[in-house]
Amino acid sequence: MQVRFQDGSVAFDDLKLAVSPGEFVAIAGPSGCGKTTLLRCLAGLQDLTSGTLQLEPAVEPRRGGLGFVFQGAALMPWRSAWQNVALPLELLQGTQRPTANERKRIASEWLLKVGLQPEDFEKRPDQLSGGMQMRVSIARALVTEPTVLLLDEPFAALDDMLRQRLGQMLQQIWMEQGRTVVLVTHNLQEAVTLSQRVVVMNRGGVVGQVAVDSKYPRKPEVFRSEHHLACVAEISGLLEETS
Ligand SMILES: Nc1ncnc2c1ncn2[C@@H]1O[C@H](COP(=O)(O)OP(=O)(O)OP(=O)(O)O)[C@@H](O)[C@H]1O
Repeated sequence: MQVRFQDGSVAFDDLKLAVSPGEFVAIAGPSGCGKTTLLRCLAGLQDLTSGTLQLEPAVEPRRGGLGFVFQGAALMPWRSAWQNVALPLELLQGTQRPTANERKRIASEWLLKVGLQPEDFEKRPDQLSGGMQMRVSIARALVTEPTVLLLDEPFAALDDMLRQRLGQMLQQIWMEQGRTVVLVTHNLQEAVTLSQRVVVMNRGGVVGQVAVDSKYPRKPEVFRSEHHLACVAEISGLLEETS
C-alpha cells in the first residue's frame, strides 16, 4: 500500500504488512519512516493513495472496536480525567451506550487499572503530570474493550520506571483479553520485551521482521536474555543496513 500526501511527500511507497487477530506486533523504525501514518491508516483516519488494507476480523471504530493511543496524551483540556475516559462510551450508539452512571463507573474502573488514584479522577489534564495524562489516554483507548489496540509511542515521554510499569500493564491486558495490539516504539528493548514480532520500517517500507519467541509473561529484565539481546541486535542491524 502507498500513502502520498497532497504536497508530494510519501509516507510509504510499497508497504506490505499482515497482522493476525490476537497478535502483539511492535513497529520500530527511525523518525519519519511512516509509522504514525501506518497506524492512522489502520485506524481509518488516513486514506491510502493505492493498495488495500483489511482488518480481520473487521472492526467498527464507531462501535468501540478500535482503541488508539496517540503520540502525546491528546486529552480534552476541559474534561476531567474520568470524563475523558468516558468519552468513547458516550459515542457508542443505541443499546451499546451505557447510562451516565455506568459510564462513570466503567471509566473509574479503567483509571484504577492504569494506576490512577481516585482523588485524581476529577482533575483536568492540566492538573495531572505527563505520566498521569498518558495513563488517562491509555484508559480512554481501553474503555470500550476494543479488539484492536493501536499505540503510537505511548510511553515515550515517561521516565524509565513508569515506562516499564505501563509496558507490563499493557502486556497483562493483552494476555488477559486476547486483543490485537500494534505498538509503535523507538525503544528496541521495549519492542522486544513486549511483542511477539517486531516489524522494522525504514525509508517508507518494511525492511524486515524479527520474531520474539520467549514465553509470556515477560518481566522487564527479560531483555538481558541471550534471545532478546540477539533480537535487538538483529533489529539494529536491519536499521543500519537500510539507513
Ligand atoms: N499530513 C501530512 N502532510 C504531508 N506530509 C506528511 C503528513 N503526515 C506525515 N507526513 C510525512 O510522511 C512521512 C512519514 O511521517 P510519519 O509521521 O508517519 O513518520 P513516523 O515514522 O511516525 O515519524 P516519528 O517517529 O517522528 O513520529 C514524513 O516524511 C512526514 O513528513
